[in-house]
Amino acid sequence: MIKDSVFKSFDDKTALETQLAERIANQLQTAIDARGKASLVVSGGSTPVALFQQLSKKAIEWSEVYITLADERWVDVDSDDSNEKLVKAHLLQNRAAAAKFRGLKNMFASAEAGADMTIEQLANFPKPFDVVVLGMGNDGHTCSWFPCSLEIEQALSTDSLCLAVNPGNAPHGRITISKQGILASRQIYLHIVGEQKLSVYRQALENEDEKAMPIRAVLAQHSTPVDVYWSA
Ligand SMILES: O=C1O[C@H](COP(=O)(O)O)[C@@H](O)[C@H](O)[C@H]1O
Repeated sequence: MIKDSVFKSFDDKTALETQLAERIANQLQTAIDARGKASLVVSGGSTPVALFQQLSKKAIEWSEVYITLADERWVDVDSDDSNEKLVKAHLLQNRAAAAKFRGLKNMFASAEAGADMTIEQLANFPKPFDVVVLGMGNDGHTCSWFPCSLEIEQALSTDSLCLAVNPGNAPHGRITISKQGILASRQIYLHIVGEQKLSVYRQALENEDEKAMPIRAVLAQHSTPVDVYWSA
């Protein structure tokens, strides 16, 4: 049984987003006050859009915040499937437009070819990451740790910060931060919405096979605090 993560439940998603945006902003500013800069790792997908919009308006020293992605599809950064495009449209706006953003996609033709450069491009990020916001798919993946991919074991065991992943049942090659990279953080949030994701989350608590339910790699560890924010 997993007992360490905190589970916060909200009746509506706007209330969740308001509270989570406030907490993230406070943690980023606290990191800046303590160390002069802060780092934020965010996920793509549909769930975090309104959270990004709220966060972008917070009055913190955004020019000292380094932002990157937990994972990315290896598509052009102006593609509608690009997580970078999503972050630029919804987070790097308002006050947060002053943040230092570095995406995971680069000019190489594939994630396999570009992974080393992505790792180099993140070398100057403040680490441990101050705040990581994860999403979760209905198959139990987080980041791009897809249970259906040949690389799932590597994603959960490599010492490298990033690796290429090819999901069998989702479009596009991906690049993702590894389990070790994500756990090297001061605070992780899992942001999930809806009954189906609640059910997947509960399955992950019960299913001890991390490769079958990769979000468990985050939930069943004791080194990094994880707060789960769920709303109906
Ligand atoms: O493919 C992805 O999916 C997950 C979950 O997305 P959502 O649309 O269900 O919120 C996301 O966390 C991940 O970053 C993204 O690449």
